[in-house]
Amino acid sequence: MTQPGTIDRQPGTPRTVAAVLGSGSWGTTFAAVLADAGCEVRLWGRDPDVVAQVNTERRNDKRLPGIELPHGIRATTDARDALAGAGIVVVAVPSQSARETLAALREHVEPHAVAVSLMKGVELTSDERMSEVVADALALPESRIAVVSGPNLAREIAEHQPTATVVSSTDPGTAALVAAACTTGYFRPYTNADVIGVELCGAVKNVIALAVGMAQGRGFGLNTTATIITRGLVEITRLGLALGADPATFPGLAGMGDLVATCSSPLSRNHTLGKHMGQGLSLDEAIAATGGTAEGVKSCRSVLDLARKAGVDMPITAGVFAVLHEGLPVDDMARALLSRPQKAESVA
Ligand SMILES: NC(=O)C1=CN([C@@H]2O[C@H](COP(=O)(O)OP(=O)(O)OC[C@H]3O[C@@H](n4cnc5c(N)ncnc54)[C@H](O)[C@@H]3O)[C@@H](O)[C@H]2O)C=CC1
Ligand SMILES: O=C(CO)COP(=O)(O)O
Repeated sequence: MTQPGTIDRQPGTPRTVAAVLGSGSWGTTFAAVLADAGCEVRLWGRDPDVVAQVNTERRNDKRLPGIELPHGIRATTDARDALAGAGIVVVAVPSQSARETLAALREHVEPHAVAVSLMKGVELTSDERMSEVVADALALPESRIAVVSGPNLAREIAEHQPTATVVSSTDPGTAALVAAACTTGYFRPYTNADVIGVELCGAVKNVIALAVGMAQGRGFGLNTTATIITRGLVEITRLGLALGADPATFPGLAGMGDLVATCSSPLSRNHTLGKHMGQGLSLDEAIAATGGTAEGVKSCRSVLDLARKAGVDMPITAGVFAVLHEGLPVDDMARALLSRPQKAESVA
């Protein structure tokens, strides 16, 4: 009998073999989605205790306490073992460690494989989006790379709460293949071809969620939250359009959708970390109190770099950077944002 949320396969249909690199909260959850969608899944992680628990108890209590994982996931610390025969290679490590991680695994990736980035960041050393880093590190053409991004808080998906996402690739065949591999009764991927827009939305919404968290931690209410979300979307759109994104992406799942989820949820690490800062913790204290990967802490610097190079104004992102890395008090950030010269409300 099929478990709730899983997809029935036709008898005799060969299973897609997928390797997921990174056994954190999203890597483990996406491995579960792929398994529920009928794939044979290998989950590669660095932590032998996590790997052992996935294999013996079908749980990852470190990142997803209380969640029972489906059958069909085999975890391993051996990258060669994880990647052998895998037609889909999913990358779910922190953005700033992706290049180094992939360089070490590259020789084991099958020549026909498609790579999928789940990461929402921009590399500090190069200002590259993660699909660009994956393409460089694995020496793959962009036609064999997809990204998955949307309002996708891992724990809610691990609980099979109904969720949609975007699978984006410049190659429609690659997007369709990845979407088919991760379609379940609770997870619905849409496809698009705007990799630039989808990735920028995913990276910058983390910075905006930090700003919302700071405001809420300081005690400001929903007017402030809605103001930051709305003007945050303007910043994301401005940067995206300057870098060649499709305007249709920003009001979609990867844009507005993810912004709303991340800025609203206590499950978001970026939102939570921002809240700790707003309550007066230092950056180091806030990182320790949050746990997990809050990509916006580092990516705000590379996003600002991209904006400067493109001649785009991103005042909220600049404020978040100043609070996190230059010691600006949250009240001073609010004052600086509100005292900017008056202007018409538009994206320009
Ligand atoms: N958790 C979520 O709800 C979502 C996360 N994402 C993105 O997915 C990516 C991964 O995030 P999570 O799984 O949530 O992070 P996490 O913090 O739960 O786990 C990160 C994983 O990467 C491993 N790792 C850490 N440093 C490493 C290194 N130097 N080399 C190799 N592996 C390393 C850790 O051992 C851990 O298994 C991030 O870019 C995040 O923005 C995207 C959508 C949802
Ligand atoms: O990207 C996410 C939801 O779509 C998860 O956000 P955090 O990385 O802030 O937890």
